[in-house]
Amino acid sequence: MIVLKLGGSVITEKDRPETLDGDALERAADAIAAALEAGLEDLVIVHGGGSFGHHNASEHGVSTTAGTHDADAALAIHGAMKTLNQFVLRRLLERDVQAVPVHPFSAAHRDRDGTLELPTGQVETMLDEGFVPVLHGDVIAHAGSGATIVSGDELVAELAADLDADRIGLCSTVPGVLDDADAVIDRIDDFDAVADVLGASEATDVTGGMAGKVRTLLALEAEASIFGLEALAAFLAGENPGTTID
Ligand SMILES: Nc1ncnc2c1ncn2[C@@H]1O[C@H](COP(=O)(O)OP(=O)(O)OP(=O)(O)O)[C@@H](O)[C@H]1O
Ligand SMILES: C=C(C)CCOP(=O)(O)O
Repeated sequence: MIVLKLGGSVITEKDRPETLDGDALERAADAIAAALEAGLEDLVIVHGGGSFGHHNASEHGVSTTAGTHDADAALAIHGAMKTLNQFVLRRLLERDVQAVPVHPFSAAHRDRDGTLELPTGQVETMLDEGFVPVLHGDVIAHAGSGATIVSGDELVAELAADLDADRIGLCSTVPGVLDDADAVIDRIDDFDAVADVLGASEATDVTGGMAGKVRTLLALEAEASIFGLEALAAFLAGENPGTTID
């Protein structure tokens, strides 16, 4: 089973609020449809926010730890993410990918200590029935804090652990994690060894950019790859492009 994240920075123009990168999304959908056509089974897709969600979250002062009790704020963030989710589903459905949505706001929550609780029975059943579940970063209820953001990266980690994923892929706007000379780092197995080169996102981002990604992936059992859109087809075909995190 593969858990694939389509980074918001890939499928949107991250520095222009609520602007899709239609060409990039089409290329990603082409690669996914081709891989399924070629025999790939059991694919779970998660997408990030990019210019949808992060701007709304930032405007309302909401992050993974700072919450809101204002339903209008929560719905502005959730609404933006659902709009992006509709674009992603549409592009996949147009290519006969049996994509169906899972909206974390209605499914997941955080405990008082911030731990993410995400039931996955619906995702498993969707997979068993031949669907391709498509989740997304979202706003979720958080005990004691109202509602906070859950990043696509956190959902990937939770799904991969719960569903015992064989492979994890994060398709981002960079060809991998870059070192201080902008060369792709082949393998990362220790956060401290690369902490100096790991930054936040260049655009508005409330969930931690590359540093957050690497930290989350290092905590997982399965190996994960971070790569660019040009390498998505290769990843889905079984290669390990970009940076491997284990
Ligand atoms: N060492 C690094 N190597 C590569 N990218 C880095 C590094 N440090 C910081 N970054 C930034 O991290 C960004 C990728 O993280 P970001 O969270 O924006 O990706 P994403 O998951 O594709 O998008 P989203 O969070 O919207 O879903 C890159 O675009 C770059 O600006
Ligand atoms: C900001 C929101 C709502 C989603 C964040 O998900 P990410 O882009 O995967 O970090």
